[in-house]
Formats: sequence, structure tokens, C-alpha cells
Amino acid sequence: MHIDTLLKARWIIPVEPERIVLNDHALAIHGGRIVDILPIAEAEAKYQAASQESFDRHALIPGFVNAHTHAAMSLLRGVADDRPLMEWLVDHIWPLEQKWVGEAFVRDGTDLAMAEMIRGGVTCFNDMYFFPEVTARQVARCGMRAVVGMILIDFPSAWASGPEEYLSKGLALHDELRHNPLVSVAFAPHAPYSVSDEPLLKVRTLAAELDRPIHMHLHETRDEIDQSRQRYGMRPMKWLQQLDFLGPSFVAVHMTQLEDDEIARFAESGGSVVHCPESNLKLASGFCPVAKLIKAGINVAIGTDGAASNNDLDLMGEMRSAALLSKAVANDAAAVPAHTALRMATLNGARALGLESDIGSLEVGKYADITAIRLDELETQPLYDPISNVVYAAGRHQVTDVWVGGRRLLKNRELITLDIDEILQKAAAWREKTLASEQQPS
Ligand SMILES: CSC[C@H]1O[C@@H](n2cnc3c(O)ncnc32)[C@H](O)[C@@H]1O
Ligand SMILES: [Zn+2]
Repeated sequence: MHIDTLLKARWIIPVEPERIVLNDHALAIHGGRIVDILPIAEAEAKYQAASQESFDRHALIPGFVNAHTHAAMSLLRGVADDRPLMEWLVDHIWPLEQKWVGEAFVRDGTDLAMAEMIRGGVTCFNDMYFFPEVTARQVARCGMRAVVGMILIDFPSAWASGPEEYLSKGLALHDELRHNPLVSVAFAPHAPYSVSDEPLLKVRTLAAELDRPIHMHLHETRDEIDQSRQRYGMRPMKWLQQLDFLGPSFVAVHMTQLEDDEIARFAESGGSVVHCPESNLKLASGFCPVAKLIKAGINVAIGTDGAASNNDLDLMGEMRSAALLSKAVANDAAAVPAHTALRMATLNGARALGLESDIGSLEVGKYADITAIRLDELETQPLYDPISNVVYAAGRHQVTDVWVGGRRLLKNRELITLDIDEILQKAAAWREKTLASEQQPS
């Protein structure tokens, strides 16, 4: 039988079924999708592949899904460190964004972010940022997969003058991307404190009509809860529930402030939570009770947030932080074991984005979105359990190869579709501009 590609590997960790590690197996790929998973000897007898390769020191895993980021903020990495969320956002990030964010900023920042993410084994990201059509164009050019946000916020920006224009531009993008195999859209109202009720109600109706996820920052800090109590007399989640906003396609990012009855109500709604442990730690926002959420049956995915609050886009690091922090928060070393953390960083992310039938695990019929991690380096020796070493010991420098829809984006750590020298030059130029403007009175 003729196929496009045969990838033979020492280990394949499909994620579904959970906890399984396949020894000396191969992935048969045709037309961008996985068509078979079988022992190497059988694969060699059964398939004639246009190209085949051996990964005899590697684990092949599903590509990581970064379930919440602001990709272009890579250009603001390190500009306003060591501040709490509201001071960071209102006094530093928003003024910088007002000054600099435009098409060129989003183009260059997204390329920098994608280069970093691909080298870290990420194949898909869920983005929320200005000029999403530029993000979408750069994603399609480089061959990654993404869900871009139809953003909504009350204040004007270089992209839109107010809620009406945010929504109309978002919907135009939805139409444009309707048949794109790599890039799709989600509604992305920024947060309950920054979007008024009227546009929120429009999003609720449109999301149901168009069957798109709603991706929103929620219960990120104690401050957000206090503000909402003053403004509405209730906590933000309750307010959103009154607006009939929660449901299976609702994706709540952060959720560090949760009472037990809120966890139960959120579980009942069927929504997903994106846990961003490192952003929450760095901004001292609080702790997401991940083990309790999982126990309640909530789908919990992992995101890095933007590089200005993390300060990297390293989903492997984030996965480890998520596992370790969850144990500490639950006071239980058995909370969030390695296989659960890996699932959160892959299949749960896909599920949050409504993409679980296409990506998130290595299963026949799914797209060949694959990450190869080399496990023979001293940092991952000796090896008793490949899942344990991938989650608790390996670093992103051990990611050697990445495919999206069967197309190679990283080959032996070389980026295939992005020009690293150009990306570095542009990042340096943005640094000069930003610094020069900081030194001038505005
Ligand atoms: C409307 S585009 C997205 C908007 O969100 C800002 N942002 C980045 N990180 C966070 C965060 O952790 N909480 C709230 N808002 C955040 C970003 O700077 C853009 O303005
Ligand atoms: Zn965010």
C-alpha cells in the first residue's frame, strides 16, 4: 500500500488511550492524516512510503496545544516585569500596545512566537490579540495550526474603534477562514471587567449561531472579584451565568479564584478551563485548584498566556509547572500525575477548542500533528517510564522534529518554514523602537 510518510519510533505515546506507551511502533501518514499505528516490522511489510524515517531514540507524541496565548506579545517580553496584573496591564502593557500595536507588530511578534513554540513542540495555539487577520495569515504561511480570537473589548485600539467594529471585523474574519484547514476562529471577549453587557449578549447569540467557542479571561485575580462585587453585587462568574454565557463551548482562562459551589456550577455547564500556572505565579494572581476541577469532571487545558507575563512560550515547562503546582495546591503528591499533565497539554487543549476529533492525540483518522522528543540525552537518563521523563525531566531543547498535518515544520531542530535570522533582526529592531520611545516624553 502506498502512503506519504512512515515514521518509525522507539516509543509512541498516543495520549489516547491514556497511559499507553507503544514500543517500536510506526505511524503511517497519508493526506496529512494518521492512517495506521502498528509495530515497525508490520509497517515495513505493509506500506510503501514516499518518505520514511527512524526516530530510534525518540518518543513521538501529539503536538502540544497552547490553549491560551497572545502570540504577538512576544515583542513585549520583559518590558514590565514583577508587577501585579492590573498595574502591569493598565500602567504598562496597554499604553505600550496603544503606541506600537499595528499590522507590522502583530506580523513580527507572531512569527517570533511561532518560531519559539514550534521549537518547543507546540503545533496549535489559541490566540487572543489585536489584528487577528494578520495572525491568521502568518499562521497559514508558516503551516502551524491556530484558533484566532475575534477579540472584543470596550476601548478603541488601532484595530477597531469600539465593540461594533470589533464584532464586524471578527465576523468578516470568520467568513474568510470558514474553509481553512489550519486556522479557525473563536469569540474572544477580553474579560468581564473590560467588556460591557450589550456586546457580551451579542457574542452569546452569535457563538450559538455559528457554533464557535468563547474564549475569555475569568476570575484571574482577587481584585477582579472585588471589582465585580462592587459593580454588580456578585462575582464575575455569577454575572456571566446570569447573562447565560456559560456552556460547553465556553473556555475560561485562569480561574484562580473559585469557591466550591462555583466549581460545581462550572462543571455542570460543561465548559473548559485553561490553566496558566506560570503567568499566575509571576503576576501573583493566585492558584487555580486544578485537582478539584478535574475531580469535578471539568476539562482542564494548559496555556502559557503571553510572553510578557510568563516570560516564555514553553508549553513543556508549563506542563511541568502545572503538574507540580497542582500537587502543592491540593497537598497531594498523587494529584495531576504525569499522564494527566500530558493529556492536559494535548488532548484537553484540543477539546477546549472544539478540535478533539482532529488533533490532540495520535489516533487513526486524526491530523498528523506530531512532536518528536529525543530521550537519550543525559537529562532524561536513565529511562524507566517515557511519560514520566517527558513530563518531569525533558526540556524543550530535546524537541527535534515537528509536523502539522503531516508537513514538517521542524527538522532536527531547524525551522523549515520560518526564517530565524529575519525574525531575530526584526525582534531587535522592535526593541530599539520601544526603548527609544520609552526615553522620550510622550
Ligand atoms: C483584546 S487583545 C488581548 C488583551 O489582553 C491583554 N492581556 C495579556 N495578558 C493578559 C492577562 O493575563 N490578563 C488580562 N489581559 C491580558 C493583552 O495585553 C491585550 O491587551
Ligand atoms: Zn491572557
